[in-house]
Amino acid sequence: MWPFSNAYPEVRVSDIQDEYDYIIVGGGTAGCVLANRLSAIPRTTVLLVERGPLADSWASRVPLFSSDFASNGSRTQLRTTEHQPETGHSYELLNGSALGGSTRVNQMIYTRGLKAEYDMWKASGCPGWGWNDVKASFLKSEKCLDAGADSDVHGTLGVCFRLTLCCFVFTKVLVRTIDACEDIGLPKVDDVNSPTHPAIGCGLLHFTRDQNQHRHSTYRAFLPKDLALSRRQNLHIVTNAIVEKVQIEKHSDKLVARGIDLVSRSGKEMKSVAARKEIILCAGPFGSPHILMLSGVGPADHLKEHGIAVVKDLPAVGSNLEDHFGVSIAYRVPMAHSLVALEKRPWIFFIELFRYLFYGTGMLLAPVLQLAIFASTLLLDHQGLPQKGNANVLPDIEIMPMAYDSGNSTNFDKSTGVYSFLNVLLRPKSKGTVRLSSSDPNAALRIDPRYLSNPADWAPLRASLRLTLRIADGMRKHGYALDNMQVPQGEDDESLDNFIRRRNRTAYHYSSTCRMAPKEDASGGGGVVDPQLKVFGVEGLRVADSSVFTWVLGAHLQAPTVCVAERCAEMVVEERSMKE
Ligand SMILES: Cc1cc2nc3c(=O)[nH]c(=O)nc-3n(C[C@H](O)[C@H](O)[C@H](O)COP(=O)(O)OP(=O)(O)OC[C@H]3O[C@@H](n4cnc5c(N)ncnc54)[C@H](O)[C@@H]3O)c2cc1C
Repeated sequence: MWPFSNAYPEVRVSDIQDEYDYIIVGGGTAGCVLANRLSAIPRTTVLLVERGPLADSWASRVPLFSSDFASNGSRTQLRTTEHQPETGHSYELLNGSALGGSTRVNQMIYTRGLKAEYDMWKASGCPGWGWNDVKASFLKSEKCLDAGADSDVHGTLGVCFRLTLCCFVFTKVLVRTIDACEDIGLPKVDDVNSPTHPAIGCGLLHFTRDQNQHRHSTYRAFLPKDLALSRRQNLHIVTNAIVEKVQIEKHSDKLVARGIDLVSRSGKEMKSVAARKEIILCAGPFGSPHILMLSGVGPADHLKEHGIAVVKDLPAVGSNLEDHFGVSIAYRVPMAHSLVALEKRPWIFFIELFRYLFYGTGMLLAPVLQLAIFASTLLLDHQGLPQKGNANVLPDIEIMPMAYDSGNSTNFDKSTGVYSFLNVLLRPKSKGTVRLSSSDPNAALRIDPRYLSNPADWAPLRASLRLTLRIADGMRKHGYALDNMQVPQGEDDESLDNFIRRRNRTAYHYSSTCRMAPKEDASGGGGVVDPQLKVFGVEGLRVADSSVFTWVLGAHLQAPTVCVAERCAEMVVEERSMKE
């Protein structure tokens, strides 16, 4: 007990050893999982390097305080893209920069994606990534806290990721939303994570919160203090240190990743560290391609433009950036039905603080999004109403009803409560790029998502907006008063397109910048990693994070990212046992 308890065992740059078996770059969502799994291998040393701090305060565990829009920015990094031609403005792309990465600031929603989506990855040339291959990896890391959870669907014994179904906050408006969905043929689904659930419908979401209703980031789940202390001899965790490049050596006709160069965030300490076995990049969808390019692995012309010696020409590094793009329709609702109340009525904040502290309920659980509506726009008529059709068709939109304005600004009129529907494109055809602006590792990246650049992305968004308007009609029919706040002027294509250009944002689901695909895959200029997550042409180097998704899944990405890390750990262990 304080003051006698041990602090979290962080290692300073000056104390890093010269050599480890495995070096994990980026202690984010995936990095924490891998550090846990690899350091469990007997007689194995692991170095985990994270750019951000530990930052483990009480507030960082309270779901609402730590969520993106309420965080003070110390744990998140803002990145502004170039102006997007289709919308005329730039975007702030947030991500977490602390041990646990984006799971320290995200909305904690846990969705795995559909069985069919993994089977499609596999069919595209990625053996080992079909649903039957990945299912066990999902279950392994889950400990579902819900009473009576189906153990065939959810892991209930896993020691790591705590999972719980949301408990309703703002009940009235959510129940009316579900009623309206059911009326028009979007059934309520009991568990959107069950592989047998209908792909189309609406359902409550699971969240990664622990039994104390604290945010359960991958840092808390996979590298809690007790575990980090018990493995301090063989697992060295370094925070506030930036990996600048991977040293890759040429041996006759082979390229081999030998080690990394890192520098402390203060810039005062530098270190080169060697890897006896492997280096695994887990620096996320921006960090991993950044490090590869600085190391001479990437599109040759682009590297030469910045004076970087080309070690391996891999055009797909930093290409194929995909993201879930969203358009928000907003309504005015009573103040008590919205999170706006916390900002405008200070006494409500204190009541909610009390509820959270003593009962573990209420608005501090961050009930921004509790319900998801999945639909296929192929099955919507011209008014946006669902029609009966092929039951196997996959949803291409997710409508996210939120107790806040999900538009592109926090600076909206807060004189009443706000309830909005973020219409998110789950299978975007537009692809962007992550490129260097300079060979200086500290220089900002040029991130260009090219939102809506593919004309095929407009029709599903228009259909989704029409569906949202029908859901709102239905809620009114059920007696729930929704006053228009930000709605399209009309339902013709032109009015909807104007609205799409004006009220849009990212859903923060960036992926595929180091995609796993066959090397010569025609679409997207080939892959960066093979199905074993190994970088093509460079031995001893893997990437395991959300950047390797073959394409962005129609899901929230933290659970699939944890699954990628679990699979990577399994592959490393398996390969090692074959060699020994
Ligand atoms: C605001 C927000 C809300 C979200 N909400 C949800 C949600 O509710 N549910 C959901 O499923 N998904 C959500 N997501 C998406 C999801 O959290 C991410 O897709 C996922 O966590 C990404 O994991 P990752 O391991 O790829 O990257 P990250 O978790 O971002 O980890 C990358 C880590 O690498 C570190 N790093 C980068 N470069 C370097 C370097 N050079 N040297 C050392 N370290 C480095 C970073 O600091 C970071 O900690 C959200 C994302 C955001 C940003």
